[in-house]
Amino acid sequence: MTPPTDGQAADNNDHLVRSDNPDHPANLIPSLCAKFWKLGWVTGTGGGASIREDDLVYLAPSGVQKELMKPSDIYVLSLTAQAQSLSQRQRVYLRRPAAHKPSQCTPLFLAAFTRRRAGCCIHTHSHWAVLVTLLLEAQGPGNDREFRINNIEQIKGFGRGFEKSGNLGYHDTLVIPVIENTAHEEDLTEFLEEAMVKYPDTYAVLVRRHGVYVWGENVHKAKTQCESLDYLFQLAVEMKRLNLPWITDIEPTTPKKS
Ligand SMILES: CSC[C@@H](O)[C@@H](O)C(=O)COP(=O)(O)O
Ligand SMILES: [Zn+2]
Repeated sequence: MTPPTDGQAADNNDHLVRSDNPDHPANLIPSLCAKFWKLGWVTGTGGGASIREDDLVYLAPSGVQKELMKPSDIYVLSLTAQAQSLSQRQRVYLRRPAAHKPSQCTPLFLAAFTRRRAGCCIHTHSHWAVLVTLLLEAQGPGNDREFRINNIEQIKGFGRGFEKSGNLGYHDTLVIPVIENTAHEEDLTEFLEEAMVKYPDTYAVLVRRHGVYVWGENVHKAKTQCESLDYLFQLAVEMKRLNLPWITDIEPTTPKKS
């Protein structure tokens, strides 16, 4: 075992990842990633998920088979300790597993937790997400920065936005910003944060030729929004193949009074 560094207890705070509760974040991250692997979201070590419970953030290691992770592989970070740290680039972990590095997605997950008070953030390399960014790219500069779709029932699976109650309606337009990929994952952070400022109500950001980051106020919302989005991305790819538009002009119908 590696010797403890600053902020770590001598026992590496192993109690933070030991629980019989399947909903404990240290159990949930591995079980969610095993499910996501079956959907093709986190294959070949790409993608992942992170959970925040109050001040504590639970993170996966980097470069591991995400579907085979164990609770003992999980990192734990305190947001307060991180905020108080003199160096924002250096992470202060309460627990770090031996023989691993933390996920390269860590600063992006932290952006969702600190800027949107998210409780969970999921990163997928879904083919459908990547294909949507390629279809947008093919539309040329100026038309490639947003994915927009309306008049599809599954849009109702999304919250209205940050600190807003209720979900989008059938006739609302779902807008997901697209940022360009970078050679190093951490360099995506400033572009993801920029997108959060420009689109304050978004729960997701597409990364061109890479995948998507999706968050929610809790695990349930992050997971169902990620599922709804993947459904819509797949539908959009098939619609494009059939030459069907993503945006349509359908007037809301009012039920007839008897
Ligand atoms: C297949 S490598 C993918 C990584 O570069 C990154 O994009 C990713 O999604 C996972 O990074 P990781 O550090 O393994 O959690
Ligand atoms: Zn990735």
